[in-house]
Amino acid sequence: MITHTDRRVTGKSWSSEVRLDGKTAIVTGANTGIGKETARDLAKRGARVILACRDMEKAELAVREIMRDTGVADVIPSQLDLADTKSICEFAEHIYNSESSLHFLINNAGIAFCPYSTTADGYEMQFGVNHLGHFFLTFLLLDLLKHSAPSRVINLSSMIHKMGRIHFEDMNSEMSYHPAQAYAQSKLANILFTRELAKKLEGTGVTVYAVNPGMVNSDAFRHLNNSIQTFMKAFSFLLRRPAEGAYTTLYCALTPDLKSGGYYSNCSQAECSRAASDDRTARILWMVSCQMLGIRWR
Ligand SMILES: NC(=O)c1ccc[n+]([C@@H]2O[C@H](COP(=O)([O-])OP(=O)(O)OC[C@H]3O[C@@H](n4cnc5c(N)ncnc54)[C@H](O)[C@@H]3O)[C@@H](O)[C@H]2O)c1
Repeated sequence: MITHTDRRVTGKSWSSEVRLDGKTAIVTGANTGIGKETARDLAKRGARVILACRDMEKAELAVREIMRDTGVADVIPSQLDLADTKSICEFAEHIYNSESSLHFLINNAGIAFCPYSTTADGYEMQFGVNHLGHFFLTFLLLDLLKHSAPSRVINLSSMIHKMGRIHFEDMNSEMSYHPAQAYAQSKLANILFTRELAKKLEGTGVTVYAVNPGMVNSDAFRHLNNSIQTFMKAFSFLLRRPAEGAYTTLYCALTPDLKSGGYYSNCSQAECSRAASDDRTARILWMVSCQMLGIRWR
């Protein structure tokens, strides 16, 4: 049995004896932070875990660390740059060629608060990686997820989504850009995507969850200015460790009969903002995302 106790933040603990022998999981951005801890836990439970990472050297280091720690051999590094649709296509093709099933797609990778830049396809970086990259990856892997049902898609969001608005009039932030607003927009998009995808997948056996991991001491804040970083270091004892940050993701992966389409925080269903519960915005975002990527997904 693996017990997780989040004494520092909520005092809550939960445990799960679920074994994942014979199951396959993909965790994006799994070379560090919350993703690495999620991958480690899934591997301990016997899953075959694919670490989908931008930097293969870092992915291989993480794989070696997890194999040393867990004693399991079925942990695989694979190249994926979510800021490049060509790389996403190549990754998906590689998965279809090498895997016969996929039970968990954990859309964990993220970039936060960075200065303005664009992806290889010209999308604003935070929206492009955090939302569009994962949207496209899920689109490409959906047949395999359906074929492997019951299966789950988990999208890492954040409580910062509450500050977010989808700027349909300026999807690439060309008219104005603020790093925190762009991050909040991308994390709001993660919840709206979860909502709409869950509806479209009703009855298929593929369920979908959005997760707020809490405030976690990871590399996520590296683009913040020096004084905010110094402040955060001084108060880092208040932040969750990455392993604690993985609890709600694991809760959504392992809890039987969990309601699809919801937003989860502190290992339970939580309330998201009004903007994140707006079905019309979710539908429009879906159409706009398809248009931007040049795909048909109904
Ligand atoms: N740390 C927090 O307090 C916090 C709070 C709320 C939500 N989150 C979310 O949790 C998730 C994990 O964050 P973390 O705290 O572990 O951060 P982290 O920076 O430690 O890890 C992020 C991972 O994403 C990867 N990544 C970034 N751009 C990528 C790209 N173009 N292609 C592929 N991979 C890419 C990074 O290489 C890294 O492995 C993110 O989605 C983040 O938005 C984090």
